[in-house]
Parts: sequence; C-alpha cells; structure tokens
Amino acid sequence: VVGGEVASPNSWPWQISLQYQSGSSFYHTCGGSLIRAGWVMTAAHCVDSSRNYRVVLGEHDLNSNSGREQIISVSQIYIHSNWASSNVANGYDIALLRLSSNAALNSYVQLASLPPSGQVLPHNNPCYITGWGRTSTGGSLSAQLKQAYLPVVDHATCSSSGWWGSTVKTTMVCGGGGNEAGCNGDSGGPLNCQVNGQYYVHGIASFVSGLGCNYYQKPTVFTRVSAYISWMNSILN
Ligand SMILES: CC(C)C[C@H](NC(=O)C(F)(F)F)C(=O)N[C@@H](C)C(=O)Nc1ccc(C(F)(F)F)cc1
Repeated sequence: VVGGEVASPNSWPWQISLQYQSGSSFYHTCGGSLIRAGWVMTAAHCVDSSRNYRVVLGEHDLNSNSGREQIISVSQIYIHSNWASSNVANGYDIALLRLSSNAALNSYVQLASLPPSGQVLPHNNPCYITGWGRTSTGGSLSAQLKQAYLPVVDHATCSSSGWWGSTVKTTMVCGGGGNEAGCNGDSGGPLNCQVNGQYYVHGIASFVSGLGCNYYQKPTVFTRVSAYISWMNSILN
C-alpha cells in the first residue's frame, strides 16, 4: 500500500496473509479475505505457481507473534476456469482456497461480508485497500498491515482514454487514482467499501500500472466481487 497509514491491529479481521514455502521458511506473497471459516477468497494470479501455501489469520505484524495469529495450510485451490495468467486484462482474477481446518472466529478473526450479486458502487463510494504490499513502487513490503483510502472510480471514468481505456472491464472495480494505491504484495487482498455504514469486500486487488503503483490516472484495479457471487456459490455450496 502506497500512502495511507498503518491500520489499527485486527481492525480488518477478515484480512489474511497468503504465504508460500521456500525451503523451511514461509514468505508473504499476497492478501486474501476469509469468507467462510474454511474458505479464503484471493486473486488467481496469487496462486498461479504450484507451491505449498499457508494462510495466516489474525495477523498484523508479519515479523512478530502477538498470539492472535492462526496459521492454517491450504488443502485445495479453485481458480476460475477462464483465468489466463497471460491476460490479466481479461479479468477472472479470482480464486478460492479451501483450508485444511476451520479458523476459530473471534474478535481478531471474522468473516468478510460480501456484496449482493451484481451490485455496482457509485463514483467516489468510500473504500479502503488493506495489505502488506510494497509501500512505494519498487520498495519493500510493510511489516504491519496498512490501509489507504481509495474511493471508487466508476467504470465510465476508469475505462476512458488517458485512464485505463479498454484494459478495464465491467467485471472490475477501480479505486484511487491519486497518490494512494495498492502495490505488489497487496494482490488478492480486499477493497473494503462502506455501504449503509457497514464494510463489504467489493474488490480483490488485481493490478496496478507497470509504470508505477500510484501512477497518475491509473487507479488500482480490483476484481469486482459482485460479478462472481454465483461462481463462488457453485463451489461453496
Ligand atoms: C502481475 C499482476 C497481475 C500482479 C500485480 N498486481 C499488484 O501488484 C496488485 F497488488 F495491484 F494487485 C501487478 O499489477 N504488477 C504490475 C507490475 C503489472 O504487471 N501490471 C500490469 C500488468 C498487465 C497489465 C495489462 F492488463 F495491461 F496487460 C496491466 C498492469
């Protein structure tokens, strides 16, 4: 997350850290959202490579143990069948991770609320991105969970010339476009949008400009969760 601030610990209790094993260690690679006690929603591009993954729930500082963390391995990965790693502009950047056991829900670990199928938010709807991603283009990951205010940029604006043009589809949602942005390592994490006083996960961080994370008129682009509710239900139910 470029800009913004360190979040109050566990204030986004559905946020998870997706980590992959290399040797005997695990490394943060992406964010994700807990949507059932045994299921995490993330980006397809986060689980493209066949690695051993684990999920850390109740996390705030990647480098310290608060005792609130729950570490659970991933037992099954469901990537949308239309996802093509060679074509992120096509969309379908969504995956579901089945956990090897259910998370224990408490004040530090809670389920995300998902939007109703098909809901499209208006321009400037208040939203926050959260994640442990780079804090500047080419910079290092954040040890502590960060948040940044990224209001919705509607499709008409986000897909206009000078902005993302036809790279952005209606199955995506854009946020920000100014100095604050998502960045590498925030992938798969939530765009938390306030609707009638409650936060819903409306986006899954998908891509930013190759020219820089907070590049002018290149808002952070998210998979629009409300476009994939029936796909998720076909797997969850
Ligand atoms: C590789 C990406 C799928 C994942 C990576 N995503 C992110 O960093 C995050 F956090 F915003 F989700 C990213 O945007 N990285 C930059 C460096 C990138 O490659 N951006 C990018 C790639 C292709 C296009 C497109 F669609 F135009 F081909 C647009 C942006």
